[in-house]
Amino acid sequence: MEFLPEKLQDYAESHTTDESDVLKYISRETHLKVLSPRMLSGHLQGRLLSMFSHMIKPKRILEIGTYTGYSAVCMAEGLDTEGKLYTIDVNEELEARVRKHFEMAGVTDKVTFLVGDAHAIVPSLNEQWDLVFIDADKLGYSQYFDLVIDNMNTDGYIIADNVLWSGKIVEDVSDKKTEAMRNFNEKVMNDPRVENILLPLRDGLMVMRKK
Ligand SMILES: C[S@@+](CC[C@H](N)C(=O)[O-])C[C@H]1O[C@@H](n2cnc3c(N)ncnc32)[C@H](O)[C@@H]1O
Repeated sequence: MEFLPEKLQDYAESHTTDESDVLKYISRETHLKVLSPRMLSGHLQGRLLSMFSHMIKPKRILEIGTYTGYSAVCMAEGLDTEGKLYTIDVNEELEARVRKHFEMAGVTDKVTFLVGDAHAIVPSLNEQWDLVFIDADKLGYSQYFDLVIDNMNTDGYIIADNVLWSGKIVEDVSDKKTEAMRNFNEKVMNDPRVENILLPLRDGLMVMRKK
C-alpha cells in the first residue's frame, strides 16, 4: 500500500531537507540487496526522527528494531554531545552491513549495536531514556512499552512506528498483528503516565511524552 498519493509524496519530499549521502547510500543498498526494504523509515520519516531528536537533544536513545541502520543514523544526528544511542536487532544476518553503515555515517563511537532478542536485552540495559523508538515485532509493542516506561525520563519521548498498520487498524480485519496493534494503541491512550498523539505520517507514528 502507498501511504500517500505519489504526487503528494514527491511534493512533500521535494520540500523537505534532503537526506545525507550516507542515508541515500543506506536506502539504495537496502532496496537493492536486503529483503523487505519497505521496512526502512525513508526520507520523510527519517527527517522527522532527526528533527525530533534535535528538539529533544537526548543523552540516551533506545531503538528497538535496527534493520539496516537508517533510522538510527537519523536519530543520532540530534544526540547531545555526550549522548549515546543503543539499537537492537535480532537478525544477525544484517550485522556486518549495519556496522558498515554506522562506520560510514561516523557514528560508531556514539552507537551501541546489540544483536539479539530485544525482549531479553532491554531489561538488561541500565539506562534512563530520553527517546525510545519502537520499530520491531508488532506482537511485542505492548511489552516493549512496559519494559521502557519506568526508565523514561520525565519529558522523555517514546515513538512507535506502524500504528496504522497499512490501514488495517480501522478495517474489518482481526488477524493477530492487527489486534496487537489495536491493543497497543488503546493501552497507550488509556495510560495516564503519557500524553500522546497518533501522527498519520507514513504508516502511523504514535508519539508519547512521559509526564
Ligand atoms: C521495521 S524494521 C526496523 C526499521 C528501522 N527502524 C528503520 O526505520 O530503518 C524491524 C526490525 O525489527 C527486527 N526485529 C523483529 N523482532 C525483533 C526482536 N524480538 N528483537 C529485536 N529486533 C527484532 C527485525 O529483524 C527488523 O530488522
